[in-house]
Amino acid sequence: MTTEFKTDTVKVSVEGKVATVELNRPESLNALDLEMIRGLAWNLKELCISDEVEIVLLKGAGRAFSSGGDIKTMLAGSNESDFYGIMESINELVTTLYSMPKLTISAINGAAAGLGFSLALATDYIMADPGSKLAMNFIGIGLIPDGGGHFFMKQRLGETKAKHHIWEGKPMTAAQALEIGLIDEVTEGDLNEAIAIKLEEWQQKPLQAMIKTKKIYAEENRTSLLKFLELEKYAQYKMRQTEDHKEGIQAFLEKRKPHFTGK
Ligand SMILES: C/C=C/C(=O)SCCNC(=O)CCNC(=O)[C@H](O)C(C)(C)COP(=O)(O)OP(=O)(O)OC[C@H]1O[C@@H](n2cnc3c(N)ncnc32)[C@H](O)[C@@H]1OP(=O)(O)O
Repeated sequence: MTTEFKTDTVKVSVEGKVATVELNRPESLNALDLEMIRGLAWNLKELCISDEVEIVLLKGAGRAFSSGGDIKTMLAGSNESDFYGIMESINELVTTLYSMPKLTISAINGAAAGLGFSLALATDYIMADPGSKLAMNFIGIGLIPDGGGHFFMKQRLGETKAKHHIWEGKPMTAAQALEIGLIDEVTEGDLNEAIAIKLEEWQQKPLQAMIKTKKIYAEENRTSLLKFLELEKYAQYKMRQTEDHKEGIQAFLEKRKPHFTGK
C-alpha cells in the first residue's frame, strides 16, 4: 500500500491512454525537493494501477525539465538517518519509474541536470528540444550521481564512457547527447508538436507488446539497478560530508567557479 502524497509541485492530467506528469516548481527550474520526490513517486504508483493509461509523459513546467536536487535545501544538511530517508525516497521513485508497466517518455526543454537527468534516463524514450542542456553534473557540487545515474549512464554508454562523462560533468547539447546515444531524439520545430507526433505513432502500435518488452528488461535489470541505488545511497552520504561538496554548494549560490581541494 502506498501512502497518499498529494502536492502542487507535481501535476497529472490524463487524456485517453496518455497521462502527462508535469514537474511544477518553475521558479527553480523544477529543482526536486523531498515533497516533489515523494509526490512524484506517489503519482506514478497511482498510474501503475490505472486500467486506462498506457503511456506516461514526463515533462517540466516553465523553461526547463528539471535542474536536479534542490541545492538550496541541501544547505540545511541532514543527519545520517534523515539523509538515508531522502535517498530511499529517491530510490523508490526511480525503481517505480523504471519498472512501471506503462511506456514512459521524457520530453526535455531547457535543461535536465543531476537527479533531473537521472529521472529522464529512467524512462523508455527521451526526446529533447535542440536548445536544451543535458548534464550529469553532480560532480559540479562535489557529489556522485544518484537516482541510478551510474546504472543508466552505464546502460546507455558502457562503463568507460559513463565514467568519463560523470567525471567531466559538463552540460551537453541535445545534439551531442543524441550522437553518443544518451537520448533518443532531438525534436524539430515545436516540442509539443513533436510530443503529439510521438504519442500518435506509439498509439498506433500494439502497446501491450511494447509494454511486455519493457517489463522483460525491467525485470531482468531489477537486481542490478537496486544494487547501484544502494551503493549510491551510502557513497553519497560520505560525499555530503566533504569540504568539496560544501565548496560546490557555496560556489553555486555565489554564482562563481568552485575551488576544489580533494578534501
Ligand atoms: C539528490 C539530488 C542531487 C542532485 O541532483 S545534485 C545536482 C544538482 N543540480 C545541479 O547541480 C544543477 C544546478 N543548476 C545548473 O547547473 C543550472 O541551473 C542549469 C544548467 C540547470 C540551468 O542553467 P541556467 O539556464 O543558466 O539557469 P540558472 O540561472 O543557473 O538557474 C535559474 C534559477 O534556478 C535556480 N536553480 C538552478 N538549479 C537549481 C537547483 N538544482 N536547486 C535550486 N535552485 C536551482 C538558480 O539558483 C537560479 O535562481 P535565481 O534566479 O534565484 O538565481
